[in-house]
Amino acid sequence: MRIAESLRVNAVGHLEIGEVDTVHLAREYGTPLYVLDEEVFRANCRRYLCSLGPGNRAAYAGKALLTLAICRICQEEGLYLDVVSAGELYTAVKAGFPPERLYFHGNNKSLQEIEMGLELGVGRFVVDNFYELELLEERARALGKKPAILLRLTPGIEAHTHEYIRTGQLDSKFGFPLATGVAEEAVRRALSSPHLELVGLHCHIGSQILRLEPFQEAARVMVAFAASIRRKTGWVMEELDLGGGLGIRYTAEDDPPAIEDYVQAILRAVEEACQEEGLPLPRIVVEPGRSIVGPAGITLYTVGAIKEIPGVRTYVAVDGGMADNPRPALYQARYEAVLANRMLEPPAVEVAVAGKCCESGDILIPAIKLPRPQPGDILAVFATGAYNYSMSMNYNRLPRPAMVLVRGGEVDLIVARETLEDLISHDRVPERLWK
Ligand SMILES: Cc1ncc(COP(=O)(O)O)c(C=O)c1O
Ligand SMILES: N[C@@H](CCCC[NH3+])C(=O)O
Repeated sequence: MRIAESLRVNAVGHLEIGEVDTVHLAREYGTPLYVLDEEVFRANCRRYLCSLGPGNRAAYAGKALLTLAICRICQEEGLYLDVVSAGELYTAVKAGFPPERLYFHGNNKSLQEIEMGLELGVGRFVVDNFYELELLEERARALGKKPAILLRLTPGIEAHTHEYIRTGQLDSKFGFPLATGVAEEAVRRALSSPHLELVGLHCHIGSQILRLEPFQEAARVMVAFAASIRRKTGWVMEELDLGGGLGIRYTAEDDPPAIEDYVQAILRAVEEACQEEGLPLPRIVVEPGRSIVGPAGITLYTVGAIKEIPGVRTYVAVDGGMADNPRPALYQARYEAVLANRMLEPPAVEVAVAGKCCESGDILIPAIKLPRPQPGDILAVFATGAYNYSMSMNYNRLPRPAMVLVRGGEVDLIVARETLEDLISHDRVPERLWK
């Protein structure tokens, strides 16, 4: 039985991903365990590249999930990479990712990060504010470099998504606002610098967006702005980076546009707007994170304590929770799950899946129908590839889970499970406290 792109149920009623039995994975690698389907990840990269066509670019947004192995796959697939910190930059470079294919983001890059980017020769600095513009210009001058930059603008688009992951509206910590004339001032400042090369403009309106209109609207607003700048200064936008944000299906109710439809929609919107404005067509860049890696991942947990409160609710606790997936606690994000070892049994009870952190809000799934869970069952939560491992934490001193990559029946460990020793490895005890 096939239940999704890469998920199947095998003859013994176990969930398989990438032709690997998840119950065997749980036994061999322990739980919680992040499992990533390499074929799904690669297929999504290719869908972007094929629909964008030659000349345009897809820069995978590393904040969704970045490890050395992920960088290697992105490079093999011909993607660019969007990084937002020294840590992500370091990961990419350590994986051998070509620095000239990096887009360096961040709304408060430190001096050290700016120097690191300049010294490594990142392909693009995506400059977020005047403070950064000045810092970058000064360091570029001092180091004798002339970095290529994009300016991140906030186009004033209200995307229909959770307010914590909305970024395109005027009231945002990111970018130069278009509405107030600040964006034009930023362009003028960048153009007047002999140490910076202004290549283009960037915007990112938010994440987990399930409709095409906000993206098309953003494209139109950006092109109109570029056209007005051209009329005033003669500068021609060579590159237009429209960020990421395409949503994915977390539950049966989500109905995201296909990658191909999303790309076509923005290409067409840019083309039409450029034609109207008499502007040459820029190179288009997109920065998808979630829509590449989200659907490729699942998380396996082991069921432990079960608490039935008659007439109220049954809590089924698993051996992970908000420490490995903070999204439900942060954004009321919803997920679907199955008992991976009992796939042939029909749902029998409605339960709440609770995590093991000392927080009442540590509920992974508030209500889900499952076969009556037993301690030792393996719970598989779907669509956890994006913003799970990358946002995981050590609250309650829980070690971060391991991650495996599966493909055609093969399994590779790509992130080792943290150990208890890892947890104390950065602690230091002043001599006097041992006495
Ligand atoms: C600048 C920028 N680019 C790309 C992304 C990736 O977004 P998503 O994972 O929704 O595609 C983000 C995160 O929302 C972002 O802030
Ligand atoms: N972390 C968010 C997405 C934010 C993207 C960063 N701009 C999420 O899990 O949905």
